Amino acid sequence: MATRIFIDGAAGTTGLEIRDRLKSREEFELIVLADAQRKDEAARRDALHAADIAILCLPDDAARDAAALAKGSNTRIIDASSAHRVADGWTYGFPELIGHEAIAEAQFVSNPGCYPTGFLALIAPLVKAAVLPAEWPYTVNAVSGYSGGGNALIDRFKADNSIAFRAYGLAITHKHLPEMRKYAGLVHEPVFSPSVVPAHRGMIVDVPLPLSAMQGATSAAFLESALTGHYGTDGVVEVHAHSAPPAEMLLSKDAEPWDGLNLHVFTSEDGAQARLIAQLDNLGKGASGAAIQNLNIMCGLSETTGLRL
Ligand SMILES: NC(=O)C1=CN([C@@H]2O[C@H](COP(=O)(O)OP(=O)(O)OC[C@H]3O[C@@H](n4cnc5c(N)ncnc54)[C@H](OP(=O)(O)O)[C@@H]3O)[C@@H](O)[C@H]2O)C=CC1
Ligand SMILES: CC(=O)N[C@@H](CCC(=O)OP(=O)(O)O)C(=O)O
Repeated sequence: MATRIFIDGAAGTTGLEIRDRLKSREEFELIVLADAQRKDEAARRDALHAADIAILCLPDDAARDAAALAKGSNTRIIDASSAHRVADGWTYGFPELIGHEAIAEAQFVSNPGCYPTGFLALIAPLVKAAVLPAEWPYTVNAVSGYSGGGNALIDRFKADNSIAFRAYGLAITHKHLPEMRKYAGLVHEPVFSPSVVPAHRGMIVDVPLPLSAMQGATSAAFLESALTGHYGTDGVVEVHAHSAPPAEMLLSKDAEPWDGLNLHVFTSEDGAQARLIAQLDNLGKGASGAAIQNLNIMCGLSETTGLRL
């Protein structure tokens, strides 16, 4: 029998991509609300209770409401929002860091944020292996395509082509900081500089490391081997070392959807400094691809079925 899936928020940026990708999967039967009902509480409650698995592609408050509406059912939930990422009772849906079994058995799975996906993939295994110190105040410089801000930011960038670069998070706060600290096992939240460029999708997350000044950091040579040792030939995450680094890394304005995650290790010749850089699709491994990977794992399917790698 097909697994019944309800995507709450199926008309949004993330929800639409997931719906399009599940439509052709015969393991799944989609419960779809008519447009007039998609914000109707009673209709959503019925759909949440009728589903085997609900995927929440909603703003945080609406995701909390959806989780409350699902109470009393056995429905398993994958939440794409940041409402439950550090909440008790929720499993952080990052299989490469948390382990596949925890997700396979979980009732409530919270998808990682797009920026934290890049940051945590780079830093969490290195801190866990004591290659990098937990006490260091890390910095994260990141750039995202405008689809990262959902329909509102897509509309804004489409309406105003004068924007060349948008720095934000200038109050030195961001909803992704708690999950970055928690799942990297850090003492301090990182200093985070997010930004947006006029590209639809794509993301670069850059973590500079002044290794020679970092008490407790081991040699630059261990960065790549520790990451490779952690991910192996994972299939989704690929580690790239560069003895001769490329001159540049580019985001394309009209990149194809992609569910992979590439990690790059760049070190200075004397080993005193390094930059760890993650490249991903904010709507792929950063959102819909991660939701589908978690859905596959929760259903006992191959985790990469239906992923665009
Ligand atoms: N875009 C991205 O790259 C990523 C997004 N996420 C997260 O995924 C979630 C969805 O984001 P995204 O798809 O970008 O956002 P969008 O704004 O594009 O979509 C959100 C959808 O939710 C609908 N909605 C809002 N309130 C309710 C409600 N009470 N009941 C039912 N539907 C509602 C909206 O409808 P309407 O427009 O009519 O209000 C809209 O269709 C967010 O929490 C976001 O943080 C996570 C990782 C990456
Ligand atoms: C460009 C942009 O605005 N990005 C969003 C993050 C998008 C996202 O990933 O939302 P989650 O928190 O659910 O992961 C932001 O910085 O708030």
